[in-house]
Amino acid sequence: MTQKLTVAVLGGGSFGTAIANIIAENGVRTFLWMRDSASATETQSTRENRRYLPGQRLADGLEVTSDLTRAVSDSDLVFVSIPSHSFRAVTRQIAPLLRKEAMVISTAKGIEPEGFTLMSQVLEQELPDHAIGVLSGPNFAKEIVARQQTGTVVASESEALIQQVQSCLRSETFRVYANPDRYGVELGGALKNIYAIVCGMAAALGAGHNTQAMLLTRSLAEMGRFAAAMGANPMTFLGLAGVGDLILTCTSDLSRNYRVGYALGQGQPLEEVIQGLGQVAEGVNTLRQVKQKADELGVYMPLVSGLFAVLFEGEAIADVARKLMLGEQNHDVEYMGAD
Ligand SMILES: NC(=O)C1=CN([C@@H]2O[C@H](COP(=O)(O)OP(=O)(O)OC[C@H]3O[C@@H](n4cnc5c(N)ncnc54)[C@H](OP(=O)(O)O)[C@@H]3O)[C@@H](O)[C@H]2O)C=CC1
Ligand SMILES: O=C(CO)COP(=O)(O)O
Repeated sequence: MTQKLTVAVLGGGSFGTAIANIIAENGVRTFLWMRDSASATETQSTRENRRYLPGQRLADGLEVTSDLTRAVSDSDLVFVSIPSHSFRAVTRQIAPLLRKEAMVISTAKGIEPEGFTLMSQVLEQELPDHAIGVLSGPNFAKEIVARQQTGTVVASESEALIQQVQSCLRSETFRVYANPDRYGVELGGALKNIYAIVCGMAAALGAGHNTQAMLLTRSLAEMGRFAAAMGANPMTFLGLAGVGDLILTCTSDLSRNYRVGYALGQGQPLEEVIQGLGQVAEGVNTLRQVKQKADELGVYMPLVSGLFAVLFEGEAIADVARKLMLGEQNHDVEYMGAD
């Protein structure tokens, strides 16, 4: 634990709040930035993020503010916990406010459409003089604040960043592993959201354990093939930020992406499901980006193609399920488990 650090977490949604709370509980001076001043004032005074993490008392030392300059100008580490659709805009806002030595870490699990850009690549582009990293793993915010034992991964080329992140986050209930493969760790966190939608949909349709196991394994195989085609290390996908996060989000209705899939499987239209969620489910946009990239690269991704056909081309789930079982026989060689 480090007493001297100052840390800012940007984004007062469920994950930003959970991460900021761990760091503050560790005795580190911590700011949580929310864009909305009424929410920041309410959270600061009630010590509860009523919208995103109701019922959880936040650490006394956590300062919640809507003043971005106050949050970042003294901070050694800045975690950006903003969904991918607004991640670049917030990064641009902080660029002139950061200390020269500040290190910046993304916790977002999404992909920007322009150029298939992952969030730490956005950081690289917008903050070229700063060390950057990624935090990703099987990490439901609700369980983190409930002090369930949790493992995560920090990935960066900067050893100093890895050490600082580990020292401010690690606790009896939060273990932080290091991985030098930033791209692989980040890609795994983004891709698994697609498969959480697939698995939620299958669950709504009554999938049994055999089906769930097959879907999970086929998901991992697809992720590995895509990773290899993108130049990432498929072995990273066998760790917490790959298969770990895949298992978590594909098997639990705490996952927003899984819940989106479940509601779709019950026959609700996509727009209605997204509106009703009230929080971000990155998998829907990630699906668009990955489908396009897989087509460009010629990567065989039947689950991605099938989900895309259901969500955006009006194909019936039953027809897609049939194709998934009968299609493309010459791909039915086991590769990383199955395809
Ligand atoms: N929740 C989880 O368990 C985990 C989430 N993640 C990832 O973390 C990222 C954030 O997710 P999460 O916290 O769950 O999302 P939520 O939907 O819970 O919260 C999103 C937060 O981002 C804020 N926000 C949205 N747009 C802007 C903007 N333009 N400027 C400033 N703030 C903005 C929202 O503010 P407002 O309330 O004012 O709209 C809200 O505080 C996602 O990429 C997600 O995949 C990663 C691991 C676990
Ligand atoms: O990434 C997550 C847990 O690791 C959260 O998943 P959802 O965004 O689907 O809720």
